[in-house]
Amino acid sequence: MMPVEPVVQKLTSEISIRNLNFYYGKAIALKNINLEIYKGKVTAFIGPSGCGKSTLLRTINRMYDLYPGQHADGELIVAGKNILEKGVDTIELRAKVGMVFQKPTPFPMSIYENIAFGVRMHEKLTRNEMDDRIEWALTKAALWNEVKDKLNKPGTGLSGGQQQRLCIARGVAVKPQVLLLDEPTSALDPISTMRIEELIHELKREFTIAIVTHNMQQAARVSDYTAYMYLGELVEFGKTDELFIKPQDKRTEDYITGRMG
Ligand SMILES: Nc1ncnc2c1ncn2[C@@H]1O[C@H](COP(=O)(O)OP(=O)(O)OP(=O)(O)O)[C@@H](O)[C@H]1O
Repeated sequence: MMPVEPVVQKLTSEISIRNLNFYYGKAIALKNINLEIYKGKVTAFIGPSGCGKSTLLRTINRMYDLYPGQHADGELIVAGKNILEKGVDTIELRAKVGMVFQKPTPFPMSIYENIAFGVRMHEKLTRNEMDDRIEWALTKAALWNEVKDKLNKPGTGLSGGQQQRLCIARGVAVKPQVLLLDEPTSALDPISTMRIEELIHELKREFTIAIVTHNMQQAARVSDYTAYMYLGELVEFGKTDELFIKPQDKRTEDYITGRMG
């Protein structure tokens, strides 16, 4: 019998973060972060409150640009370009790097329009093409069956879990490369949380995902790689199963064993 070659999976970087610092005015919130976010993988960011998880996620699609006094330096390479540089088209960047927030935030418009709105900003589709895109996005977000007969009803009339899946549908509808999820289940009940976690498993077939979570079990369940942050620093980064079973840094060990945090 021929020996079976082990399958070696080659990791490709979707985002490279190099010497990244972030400031709220004069206060430094991220200190010299260096990290690769791998294509087609789920990367979880964990750490005690205030350690900089959300700040890091908001830096990746330059969400902080909307707030005066906040700035970043270093390199954040997306598709070969340092997106921290001046002159970057942030609308185009946010189509490539979509974001879903902790609290479901549907727009005050119909379910259909919630998704069509963002697509129209980037593409000119015919009505039929748009209908197909809406169905595709809602199917990806595991919501199509529940809403297909009420696409003209307001998005705000859905349950919290459905609203969050609508926000995920809105995010995937523009076909991003990366989806940033900032504590996407912290406002949801356990069943909706489970559905979103299942969805993350499905979505990573097509998208690279970065998720901030307070819930270590969730990080362990959904992610391939985990980054542990503390006081604005990246303390440890590695494969999720290895980091949880055999953390290299005492601070990571203290956090995941509940001695800190
Ligand atoms: N708008 C802001 N202005 C000034 N400082 C801020 C602002 N937002 C966050 N910070 C500070 O930056 C640091 C990192 O905050 P960040 O929200 O990124 O942490 P986090 O790890 O996501 O916390 P949590 O788990 O509580 O959401 C904290 O010290 C916080 O107080």
